[in-house]
Amino acid sequence: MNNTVFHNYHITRKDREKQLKQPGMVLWFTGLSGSGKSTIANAVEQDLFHSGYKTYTLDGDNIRQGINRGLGFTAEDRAENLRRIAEVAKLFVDAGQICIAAFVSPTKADRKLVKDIIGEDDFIEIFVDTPLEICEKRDVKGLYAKARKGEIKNFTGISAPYENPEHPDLIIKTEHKNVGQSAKAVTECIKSHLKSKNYE
Ligand SMILES: Nc1ncnc2c1ncn2[C@@H]1O[C@H](COP(=O)(O)OS(=O)(=O)O)[C@@H](OP(=O)(O)O)[C@H]1O
Ligand SMILES: Nc1ncnc2c1ncn2[C@@H]1O[C@H](COP(=O)(O)OP(=O)(O)O)[C@@H](O)[C@H]1O
Repeated sequence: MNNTVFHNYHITRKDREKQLKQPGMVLWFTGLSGSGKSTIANAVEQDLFHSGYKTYTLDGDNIRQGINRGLGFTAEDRAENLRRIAEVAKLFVDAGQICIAAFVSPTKADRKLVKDIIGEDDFIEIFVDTPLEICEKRDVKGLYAKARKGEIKNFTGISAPYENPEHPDLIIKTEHKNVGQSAKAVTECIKSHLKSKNYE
């Protein structure tokens, strides 16, 4: 018991969504480092923003230099990293925003925790399904080379697990699609979600 009381404010999520003409929701990108999460998230946000939607992107590297500075990559630290991010994303949903989140989120348990915090109705899971060999070949940040040399511990795909999502809302195979095609698949998925909520 921490002696806090939850306050209910007069302006509600529904009021904000009505004013913004959009439902709050989270687009959650999961996949290996270098799979294309940030690149696709960026392209999708540009599409949405220029179509008039109110968006905000939470990105792994940025969050880990700020609110989650001090957390590392053990299973426990990743779970705490993702728990805090999910709580932040939930605030964006309450604010009526389309929150885009791009995190490795490697295990089924991690993603279940995130989905449970945000709520199934407001959560779209996008699996950026790029094989390890391709991510390693891209090695955008040179991290795979370091992980192979043992210079980075607990590196996802090399010395820490990545469990494929079983029932994501969308799977993107980036070896068969370019960035524009990948972003278009996500935008179409969002449009059908908006339609199901009676927003067009
Ligand atoms: N050990 C290890 N494993 C995986 N990734 C590592 C690691 N160390 C540093 N990095 C860099 O941190 C980014 C992943 O952070 P996340 O917050 O998305 O990870 S997690 O969801 O908590 O697992 C990840 O960013 P992306 O490449 O954009 O995925 C890496 O750049
Ligand atoms: N279809 C695609 N979708 C996304 N990225 C792609 C695609 N094809 C090639 N790439 C390249 O793969 C790299 C992905 O890096 P990044 O987006 O930082 O991945 P992540 O955020 O998952 O670590 C970028 O250099 C990008 O240009």
